[in-house]
Amino acid sequence: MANRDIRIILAGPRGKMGTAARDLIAHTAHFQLVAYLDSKTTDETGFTDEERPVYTDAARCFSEVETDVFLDLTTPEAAKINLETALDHHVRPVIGTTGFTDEEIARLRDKTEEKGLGTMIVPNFAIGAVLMMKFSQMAARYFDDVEIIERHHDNKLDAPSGTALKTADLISEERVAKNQGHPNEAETLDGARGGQVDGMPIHSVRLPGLVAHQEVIFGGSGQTLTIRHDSIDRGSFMPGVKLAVETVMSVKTLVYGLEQIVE
Ligand SMILES: NC(=O)C1=CN([C@@H]2O[C@H](COP(=O)(O)OP(=O)(O)OC[C@H]3O[C@@H](n4cnc5c(N)ncnc54)[C@H](OP(=O)(O)O)[C@@H]3O)[C@@H](O)[C@H]2O)C=CC1
Ligand SMILES: O=C(O)C1=N[C@H](C(=O)O)C[C@H](O)C1
Repeated sequence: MANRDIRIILAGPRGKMGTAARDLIAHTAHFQLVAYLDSKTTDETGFTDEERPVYTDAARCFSEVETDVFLDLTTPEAAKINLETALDHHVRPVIGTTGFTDEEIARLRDKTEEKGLGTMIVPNFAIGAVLMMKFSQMAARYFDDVEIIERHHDNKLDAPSGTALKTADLISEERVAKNQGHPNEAETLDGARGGQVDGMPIHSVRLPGLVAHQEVIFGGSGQTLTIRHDSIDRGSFMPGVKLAVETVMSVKTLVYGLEQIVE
């Protein structure tokens, strides 16, 4: 396999991530883009590529085009359908799209193993974000009190971000579940204390001008520790996309998060 190109079908080619991924694939010698999956026809969007077909039907796309990997950078709703359709057609999915619940991931893990293929679901492809999550998990051994503040551009569909949920999951592996704050604390404005994962609050900020940012703030007696990551350009995600596409070729399980493979 190492001696031939990895063939890729890309979903979401007109999007912000899809545009960056097309550039990555074009500049990676052993990657070959074979087709696109889009939400609308070429007539509706004007998006064309003389060399590759654009499909709007996932099942038809996977039936007609031979491929190794399916790379999804779309919307939570679309990605869930596309991922299952890819597995049903024996194609390895790499999913950058966020918005999957723990229950969905557990079910997809079973389906991946049943099919004997690899699947990568990667809430954040940026190496800095992966390190932020790992460092946060390490800090959680020493601090029980933690809040996550994630900030994104205002076109984002899901809240909280996939990265915030993944960070909370990793922290929960180290931290005993605890309802933080004062026991008699009351919200006079719904949502003021954010959403909760195992009693740990997550706050989502959406503003134009932002790209993708997260702070994990730990508090202890007389001290706080802040671990922060900023993606200021979508180029930050592309080395991780490349790594995920390469890795999915050799795994036979569902890998949830790049921290599983970045040592
Ligand atoms: N894992 C990571 O590191 C990162 C993940 N993301 C995630 O990636 C996803 C895409 O983000 P971004 O590029 O910013 O979003 P955009 O809105 O810029 O792009 C999404 C694209 O997907 C298209 N689309 C919608 N439905 C379908 C469908 N059924 N089939 C094919 N294409 C479809 C949209 O087309 P139209 O709007 O015309 O319907 C649009 O062109 C999001 O879930 C985001 O959270 C983002 C950055 C990093
Ligand atoms: O929608 C985005 O932009 C991003 N989504 C991912 C997430 O939900 O964590 C990754 C990154 O934060 C950018």
